[in-house]
Amino acid sequence: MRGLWLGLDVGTQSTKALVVDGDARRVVARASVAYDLIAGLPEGAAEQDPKTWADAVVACLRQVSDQGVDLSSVRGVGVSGQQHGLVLLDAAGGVVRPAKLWCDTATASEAAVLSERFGRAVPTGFTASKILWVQEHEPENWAKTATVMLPHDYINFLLTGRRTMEVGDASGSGLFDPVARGFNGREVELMGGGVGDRLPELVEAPEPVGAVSAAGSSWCGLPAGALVSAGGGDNMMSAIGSGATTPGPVVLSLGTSGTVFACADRAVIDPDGLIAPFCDSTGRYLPLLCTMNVTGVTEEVREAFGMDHGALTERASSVAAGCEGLLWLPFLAGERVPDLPTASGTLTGMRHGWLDPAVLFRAAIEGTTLNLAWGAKRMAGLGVSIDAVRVVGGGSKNALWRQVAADVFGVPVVTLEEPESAALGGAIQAMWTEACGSDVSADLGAVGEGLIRTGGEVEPSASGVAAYAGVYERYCGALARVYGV
Ligand SMILES: Nc1ncnc2c1ncn2[C@@H]1O[C@H](COP(=O)(O)OP(=O)(O)O)[C@@H](O)[C@H]1O
Ligand SMILES: O=C(CO)[C@@H](O)[C@H](O)COP(=O)(O)O
Repeated sequence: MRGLWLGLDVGTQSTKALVVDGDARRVVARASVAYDLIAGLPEGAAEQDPKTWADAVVACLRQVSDQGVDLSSVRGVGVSGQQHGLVLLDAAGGVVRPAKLWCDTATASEAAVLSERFGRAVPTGFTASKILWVQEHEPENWAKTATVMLPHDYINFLLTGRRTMEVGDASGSGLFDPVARGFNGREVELMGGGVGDRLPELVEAPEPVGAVSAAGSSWCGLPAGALVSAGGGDNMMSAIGSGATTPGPVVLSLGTSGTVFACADRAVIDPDGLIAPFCDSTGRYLPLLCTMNVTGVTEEVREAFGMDHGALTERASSVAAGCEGLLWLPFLAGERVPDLPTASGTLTGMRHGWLDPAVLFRAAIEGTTLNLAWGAKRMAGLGVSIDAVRVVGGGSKNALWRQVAADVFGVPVVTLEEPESAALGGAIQAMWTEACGSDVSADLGAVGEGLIRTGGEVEPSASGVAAYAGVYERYCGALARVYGV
């Protein structure tokens, strides 16, 4: 496919950009800009100003331009974003208040109220609980709100001027019927407060959101008229960029959140709501497990001891599997799976000498991975079996973590040559959208051909699998003892 294609991924800790040359079928430039959550908020609240994301997008585009990319040659863009965040826009297109993020647990009681009202589990992270929170705590802000959006839809709005929600990301709103691929009218009505009037039009790839407007062009430097695809939540876009767009491959993402997901031909519904019944961003479905505590836990250790990943990992590699009994139940930010939104973490089995960075770093890697394995067992019970995983996200760059994952899950862990799978997914979705403009049956797999390549494979080791089988039993025991799970 001719020309340059841009993928953007607006994550929790950073925004990343990739530029793909469609003729040469390779990534020709990349950029990233890091940021934090707003500091000093009450316990459980997790917020960012959407302007932080918008500024990061502009800064990323400046970086790729400095690498020699002529932005005026970009033919299309696909945007990926952290899921569930509540972005409120007023009638003039201004942001009403900072976005409440996927990891905001200050809305746990609103989620419980909605679960009762809807007669089904509404997880704390999902957008609906944040809407109810604003209605109750900040009625003046709710009154100013004309449109409810999600993070990636907000970037699409800045690019095109259109207020939309893309189906895959909207399936994490908590107000969605995944089977019908539309908002759940009954639940929207039950929410009250005029939510239905504030939900924007749905779009579904390969339908594009539109084209970069004159205002969008002067905001970010992309050419007016460039195609803007529907985009999607970061996990949906990561599924595209890691080749999980037909049933089979399972992806493990080690980022701020930890996720395990796979493409499915039908909606997969967990009666307890622990495994999310998402739609993907290609017309299929994406059953997904999400835990809230992954690299935030390893980073806690790294920052406390002021060490870099390389040094910490080298030292942690010589600590025995299972940390000689030290177990970290890693719920520093509360947790979604298991359903413990207001929990805090627990270290058990502490001995003399173990306030050591290497032991704590390894315990953080093990605890976060064991918790993902706990959730993955539920997924298997719903029919999503795991024979191997493709690993992506920041933590996937860590060789020790990949081996621990292989041993805990007991399956091969496969890396991808391009670990920024969500940004790559954005560029591929944009190319596919363009291709579908002239041929509605254009094949997504063919569009991604040559761009999605697997790299190395880590096999589970017999000794590691045996060691972690015992550690997993202890983990489940501690979950039951400390948290009643
Ligand atoms: N080698 C490594 N070992 C462990 N963690 C790493 C390594 N490299 C990056 N990370 C962590 O990965 C995280 C970023 O992952 P990413 O998937 O980009 O997150 P998000 O999309 O949530 O912003 C950061 O916390 C970073 O410190
Ligand atoms: O809430 C979920 C999935 O349901 C998270 O996976 C968010 O989408 C945040 O992603 P990262 O910033 O960790 O990539």
